[in-house]
Amino acid sequence: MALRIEDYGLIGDRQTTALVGKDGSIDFLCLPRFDSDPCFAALLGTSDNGRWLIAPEGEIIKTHRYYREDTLVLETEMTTATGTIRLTDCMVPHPHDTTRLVRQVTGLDGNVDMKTELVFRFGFGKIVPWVQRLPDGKGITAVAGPDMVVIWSEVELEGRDHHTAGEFSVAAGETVTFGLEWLQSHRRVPHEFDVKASIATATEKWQSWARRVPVEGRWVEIVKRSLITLKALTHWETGGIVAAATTSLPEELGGERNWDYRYCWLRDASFTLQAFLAAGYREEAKAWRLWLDRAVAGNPDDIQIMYGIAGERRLAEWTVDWLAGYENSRPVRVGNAAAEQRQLDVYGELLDTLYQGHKGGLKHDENSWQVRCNLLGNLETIWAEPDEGIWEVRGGRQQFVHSKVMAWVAFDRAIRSIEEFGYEGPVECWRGIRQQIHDQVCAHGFDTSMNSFVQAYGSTLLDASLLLLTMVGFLPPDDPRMIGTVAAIERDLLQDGFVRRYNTSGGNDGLSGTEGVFLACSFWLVDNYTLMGRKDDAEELFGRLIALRNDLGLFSEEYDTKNKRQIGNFPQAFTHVALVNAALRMHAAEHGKPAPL
Ligand SMILES: OC[C@H]1O[C@H](O[C@H]2O[C@H](CO)[C@@H](O)[C@H](O)[C@H]2O)[C@H](O)[C@@H](O)[C@@H]1O
Repeated sequence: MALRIEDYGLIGDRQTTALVGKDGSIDFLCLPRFDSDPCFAALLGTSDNGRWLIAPEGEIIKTHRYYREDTLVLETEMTTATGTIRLTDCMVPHPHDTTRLVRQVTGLDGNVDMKTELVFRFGFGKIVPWVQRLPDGKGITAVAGPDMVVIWSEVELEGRDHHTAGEFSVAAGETVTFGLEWLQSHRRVPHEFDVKASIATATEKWQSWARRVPVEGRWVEIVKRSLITLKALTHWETGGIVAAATTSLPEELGGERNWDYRYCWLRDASFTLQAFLAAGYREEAKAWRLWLDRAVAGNPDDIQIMYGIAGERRLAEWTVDWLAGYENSRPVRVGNAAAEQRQLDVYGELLDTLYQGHKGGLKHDENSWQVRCNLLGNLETIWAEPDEGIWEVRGGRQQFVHSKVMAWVAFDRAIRSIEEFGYEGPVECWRGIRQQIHDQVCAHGFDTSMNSFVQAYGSTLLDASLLLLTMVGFLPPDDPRMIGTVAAIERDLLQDGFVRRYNTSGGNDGLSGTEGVFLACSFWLVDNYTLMGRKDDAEELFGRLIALRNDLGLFSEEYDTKNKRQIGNFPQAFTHVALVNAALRMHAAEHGKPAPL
């Protein structure tokens, strides 16, 4: 059985990622890209669906893990009755057309008997590959269909009943290394690469990026870890940003709310960019702007809310029926039907991010402005229609308040771009629409008896996305309607002190079961407290939230307050973005500086 979600650590090369368990098992690894089929899928089934274990033979009495400072190089120290070893895991950024993962065992104390077990199952835990020993006996190749994985091992490996295993022992001061390389199966088996040099390269590359972080303040280490995690989810070659490293980690243990997040949502990517910009990083924004121009090219009516990593449009959803699912949470989904949805908010998130990018120093780009004008031309014709909204409900379209507000944001940022940066466009027309949307939302999206904005026009349900209204400047934080909305959310959407997205028992999301508290929304409440001058409340909630991170500083999407564990895809960009923004906003408020962005 897979471990608790928080017991995994992330490694990656910015083409793909792997999840390494506290027990030394890599239980999820997609090759060669974030959204490829995994060759290790034990996370979503059993160890027979593929994994790579390196662990002591005897009982582990203590485990301590950490990232090498300012890197994504994971160190796991395991102590047994006979000694302590350190397992170093990382992936090596940027070798062309290949993916490399390295594992090194170092003896720290005593002498520890160790074992390794490799179970390759390509095609999402199903296909048993053809495994052969390398001619020099120093490793193996595993081949199935288009994929080849080569393992170089200082330990002798042998085939045993559809898996590969080896035993060894490590004394203090000794090291034993393993290297994995993926390549296309028609290619020649490559030469062995240097594992130790690879670890040094990965360390150096991550440090040189992370040490440029210009952020400061009390939460700098926490913010840095989140930024490194976001960077790991950013594809180095295309600039695309995936929402999370996994598919189908459940929003309810044993439930059906399991989705594939290994794609680029315009919303999530925009939020991620805002965090990078707020923290002072610009090159990611530049790369993503180019990604966006390519992805949305064509008829503006055909814009999708999400794309594949390189801008692919077809993300058809299917279920992997041979996988049992994480703790029996079925189905395991690949692809995402949300790609077909209408979500009006993405126009606002895009226009806002590009406006903030310009303010933050990104140079004028005529093509990018033309793309924005085309998108607004489309939004003019559809903003008044219902949509599936930020939460991608599957129970039918509604007149969501948040969606309308974000349509307002789209026109507002375009108008400001003309006013502040000298772009050209139909500004009078856009001013008229901006006012029309504002009036409509205030008239139909606010319930006077509840003294609160509501989820959708005419509804009496609440929604945590309403917390974004002040953050995007729709109304000031001291507006009585916003104070009333925050009070209503505190009253109705708090569960054990954290924020739920909406009330799932309202039954209009088209799904059965329920879900955990939504971590990003909880950080948005911190933001609202900060904006409203409720400094103590902000710090108190922020403190409780960061206590939910795992020992490596990683967050999934949601938290199950009853079982006290992380749930949902992991690690998730949305949550880490919200953490970064909340910390930077609190820091700015504390020092009397304007809020970042
Ligand atoms: O809740 C139902 C929907 O859940 C997923 O969407 C959520 O994740 C997205 C990626 O982080 C985020 O952009 C969205 O706001 C969230 O609601 C899932 O991807 C959808 O298919 C599903 O309908």
